[in-house]
Amino acid sequence: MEDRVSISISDGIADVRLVRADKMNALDAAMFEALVAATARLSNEKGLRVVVLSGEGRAFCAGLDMGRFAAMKEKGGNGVPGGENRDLTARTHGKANFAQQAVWGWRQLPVPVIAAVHGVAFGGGFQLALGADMRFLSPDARMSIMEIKWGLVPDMAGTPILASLVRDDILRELTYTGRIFSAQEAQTYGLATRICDDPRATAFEVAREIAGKSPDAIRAAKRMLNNLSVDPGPALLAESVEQQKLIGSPNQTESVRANLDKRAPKFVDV
Ligand SMILES: CC(C)(COP(=O)([O-])OP(=O)(O)OC[C@H]1O[C@@H](n2cnc3c(N)ncnc32)[C@H](O)[C@@H]1OP(=O)(O)O)[C@@H](O)C(=O)NCCC(=O)NCCSC(=O)C[C@@H](O)C[N+](C)(C)C
Repeated sequence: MEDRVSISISDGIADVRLVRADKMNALDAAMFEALVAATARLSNEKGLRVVVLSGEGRAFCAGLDMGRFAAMKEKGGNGVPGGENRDLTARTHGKANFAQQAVWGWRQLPVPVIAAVHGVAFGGGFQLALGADMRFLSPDARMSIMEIKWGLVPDMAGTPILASLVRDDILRELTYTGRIFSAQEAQTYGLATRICDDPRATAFEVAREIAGKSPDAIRAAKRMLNNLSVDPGPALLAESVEQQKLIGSPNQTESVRANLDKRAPKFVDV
């Protein structure tokens, strides 16, 4: 399987890059596998101090691969509507399912993670950025928790993390509308740690600063800060359960068809 994530480590700083630039780093099966494998590798990396996570090409990550939506439109993997996506959400990985682990894995790393976000961070790509400890955004970055557009809910641990970062009404507005918002808005909402012309360069500056501090104190601080949040287990389970019900349902299928056919959806009442 082609590797979708590159990792190079120097002076205790891991430079982790999504390398599917031609598809704006969209999340296909190989990308999910590579993200989970990357967190597994880094969690055991001796001497690791900080991680910088970014995307090659024009974007951080454009979310779920459109090919998966096209499969949902037809019949999906295993002959079940949306089957391949259902598998992704159903596959367990400790407390998290496999899709969640691709995000939650970064939260669980023993060292801080800085996401350097440029271009778009949409849907699963936005949730991936939420997995980081900090988000440095380029001025032209655009974000959206876009799942509703496809008749879905966020199901990659984005809900509990977003809930810990933004006001409840903002969480709800963004989740219910899937509205695309700017870096400036992200900063107002508490989602952008910084806005900088070169987020990767700034991320590495801050990474070097952190890497210069006592490594055991940094790890202790991360453990301590992670413990501030309530047990995410119930929220992660709720994401999985709700998504399982939606995938392949008539209105979800209609959302996908309408989007791909570029027309307004016609929903049935529930
Ligand atoms: C990102 C974008 C705004 C960029 O527009 P652009 O005009 O600057 O560039 P483009 O020509 O549209 O894209 C450049 C290339 O990037 C590809 N690309 C862009 N987004 C892609 C995507 N999501 N999947 C596959 N390819 C994607 C395009 O097809 C194209 O490839 P091609 O040259 O071979 O045709 C536009 O492509 C776009 O809207 N893409 C779709 C975004 C989208 O809806 N993403 C899904 C979000 S919802 C989501 O992620 C659900 C997920 O959380 C659920 N689950 C956890 C179960 C997995």
